[in-house]
Amino acid sequence: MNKGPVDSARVPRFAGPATFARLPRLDEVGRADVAVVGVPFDSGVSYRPGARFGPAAVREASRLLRPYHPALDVSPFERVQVVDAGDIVANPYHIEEAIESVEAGAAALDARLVTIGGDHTIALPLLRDAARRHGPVALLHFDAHLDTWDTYFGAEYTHGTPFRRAVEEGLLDTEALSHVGIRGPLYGKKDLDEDRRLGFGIVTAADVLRRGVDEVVDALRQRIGDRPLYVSVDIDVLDPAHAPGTGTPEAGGLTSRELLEILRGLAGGNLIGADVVEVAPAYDHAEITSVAASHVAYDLVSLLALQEYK
Ligand SMILES: N=C(N)NCCCC(=O)O
Ligand SMILES: [Zn+2]
Ligand SMILES: [Zn+2]
Repeated sequence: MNKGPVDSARVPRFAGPATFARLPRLDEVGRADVAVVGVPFDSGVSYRPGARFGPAAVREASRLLRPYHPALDVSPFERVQVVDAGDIVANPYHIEEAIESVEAGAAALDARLVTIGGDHTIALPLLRDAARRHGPVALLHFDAHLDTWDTYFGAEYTHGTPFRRAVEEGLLDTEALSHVGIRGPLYGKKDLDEDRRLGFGIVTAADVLRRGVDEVVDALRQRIGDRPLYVSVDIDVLDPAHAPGTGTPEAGGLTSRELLEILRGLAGGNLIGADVVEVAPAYDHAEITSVAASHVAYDLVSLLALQEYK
């Protein structure tokens, strides 16, 4: 029997410690099929800081999640052992060392991971861990931004550059790379040329509006096939109306409904890990952003729970 969350009929959801979805901690159960882990790190940001407080805010906002997912018809916490594995500690004064710590922290967890950031820098070490376990992975990247830029102020490891580094390091299957939700001004047309050269296909925020969720899901599923898939969700893929609490907001984004529906369209695929990053609670209002991020994480956990575990 898997140990599930604290029963909200016995202990009110606003009481007690805020683990993700009120799940047990890893040290309380000793094993996990799926682990939610935080990475409170934001030293890679180019604009507003504050995503270091993302994991705590998302856990707090996750108190209201319930154990049955009707759209996916799964009770994820019954089907597999899901735990909160706490936070990976990363040096806020040394980005390269922090990246090493995140990779080592992920490697030490014997489970499929849904990681809560933290800024987008952390996707690089998480993809290193994913590729070590599975070989080069397909990537589905939800974001307003490409995050395939080369350097900022000469720095190679930032929240705007993780996916270029990941391609350079051979972590990704370059036949199956997609960005979804891209919008907003770029530095120049060459940003798009270089992104394409790395192997990415783009579904813009406007494409989601014009083509609709079902057509977008079909196209993504075709590109991904049955490859091992890593999903990286930058919460700024959502419109600032749906996610004000983030560091580099861009107008004209997805609704939380669109994002959740696209994620649900991935059921039956071969998801191997995921992250939800860039929640910066200081700019949030009424937990709008952290509630959205907690639901995204819940859907990712549910997708992982739907898969087979030996
Ligand atoms: N990964 C996020 N959220 N943002 C990247 C923005 C990079 C820039 O300031 O141009
Ligand atoms: Zn972004
Ligand atoms: Zn990003």
